[in-house]
Amino acid sequence: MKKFIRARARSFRFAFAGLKALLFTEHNMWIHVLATLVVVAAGQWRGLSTTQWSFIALAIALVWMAEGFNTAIERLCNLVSREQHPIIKQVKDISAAAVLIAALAAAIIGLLVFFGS
Ligand SMILES: Nc1ncnc2c1ncn2[C@@H]1O[C@H](COP(=O)(O)OP(=O)(O)OP(=O)(O)O)[C@@H](O)[C@H]1O
Repeated sequence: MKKFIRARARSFRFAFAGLKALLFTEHNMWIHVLATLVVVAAGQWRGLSTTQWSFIALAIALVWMAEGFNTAIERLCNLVSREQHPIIKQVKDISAAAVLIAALAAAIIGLLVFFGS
């Protein structure tokens, strides 16, 4: 049991190291952090319901997750090949498209929560 808990604690440490790397080395993340702070402040000010907060939390997590996967894929691509390659271009562009889709969905959720009926 002790070994199990130590192994889980190690996994958490690695995950937090990844989060730190994402926040401190990926400039796009700073935009997401700023957007998150603005939305959370606006949500406090508007007094959102539990359901509305749940949608906002999911929207924020969706964008942060997409940016995390995108960054990981980009870095793996850079490791695989520093040369220009059409497949690397496709992989990076599709990965960036995933972030765009998440950001658009989050924007729609934000509009519905803050300006919907
Ligand atoms: N090795 C590569 N081969 C082909 N196309 C690439 C390669 N690296 C990046 N691209 C493409 O160049 C364009 C600019 O990409 P981006 O701004 O991400 O450049 P980058 O050099 O990967 O930047 P980063 O500093 O974020 O790694 C994108 O369309 C991307 O798909």
